[in-house]
Amino acid sequence: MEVKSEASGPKATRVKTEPRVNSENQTYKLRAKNIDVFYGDFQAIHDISLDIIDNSITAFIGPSGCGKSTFLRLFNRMNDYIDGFSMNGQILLEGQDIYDPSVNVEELRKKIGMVFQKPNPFPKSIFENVAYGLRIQGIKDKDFIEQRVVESLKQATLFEEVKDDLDKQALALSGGQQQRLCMARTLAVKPSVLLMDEPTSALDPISTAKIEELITELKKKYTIAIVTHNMQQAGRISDNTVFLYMGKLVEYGDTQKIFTNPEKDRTQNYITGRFG
Ligand SMILES: Nc1ncnc2c1ncn2[C@@H]1O[C@H](COP(=O)(O)OP(=O)(O)OP(=O)(O)O)[C@@H](O)[C@H]1O
Repeated sequence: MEVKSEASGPKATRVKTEPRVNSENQTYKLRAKNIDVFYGDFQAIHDISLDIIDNSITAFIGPSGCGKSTFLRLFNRMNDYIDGFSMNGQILLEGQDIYDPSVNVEELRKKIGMVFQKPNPFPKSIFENVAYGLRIQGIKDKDFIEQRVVESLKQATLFEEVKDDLDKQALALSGGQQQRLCMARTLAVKPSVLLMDEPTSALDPISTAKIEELITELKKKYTIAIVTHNMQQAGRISDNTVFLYMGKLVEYGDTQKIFTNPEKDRTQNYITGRFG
């Protein structure tokens, strides 16, 4: 899969591709290289480089304001909408620079889906919420849409709960169900990366457990990056953890190692709750 240029056809330019395998023979899905982010004069991210491995869950942790959401939003160019945003460095998806001028941002966002902190279904039926992304792509085939809606609801482990109510208003669902609906809506356009910005912080413990189970299951097919304030959650579901502090990368590595034997005192102090 590749990020296509906005133009298609013989004249379309292709973004240069880099090798994607590291020294441990792991394939990385995303690479961030020497990233600085600014909001106006304020520098929110300082020279961060990191790789995200295919079919893994990477958790971003750190105190409020350390830059977790800013960093996550770089991966699907959501910061582009923010006044005063600028950046240095490169973000590569499958070896291709997603900030290259030839990249079609709409196409990119089909590949890199995002789920937000607060469930944000549209004021439409359950069915239409999941079908939305397909409809805006101009897909008209009813059978195809129906099949994709059912498949996505099943993947998001919501189908059994709503299968007799697909015409019901999505806003009538519980918060936890709405969040799984938002996941189904994201999955319906077949992304390969899922970004999640505190997806369970507005949910009760039972809904949280369901979403965590779902995220762990989705890892088989997707590469997942999740921002969380919940240390236990990061420990439970992630393979790798990124610890940020004041816009800088303090430590990045295997979650078990970060949580049991981190390299840096600052990481130790944070995960044991000595500051936050
Ligand atoms: N739109 C914006 N305009 C100006 N500054 C911003 C903007 N968004 C974030 N910032 C600043 O950038 C820094 C990083 O913010 P960011 O929201 O990425 O941190 P965070 O770690 O996700 O925080 P939280 O855990 O509280 O959500 C903060 O100092 C914040 O005030």
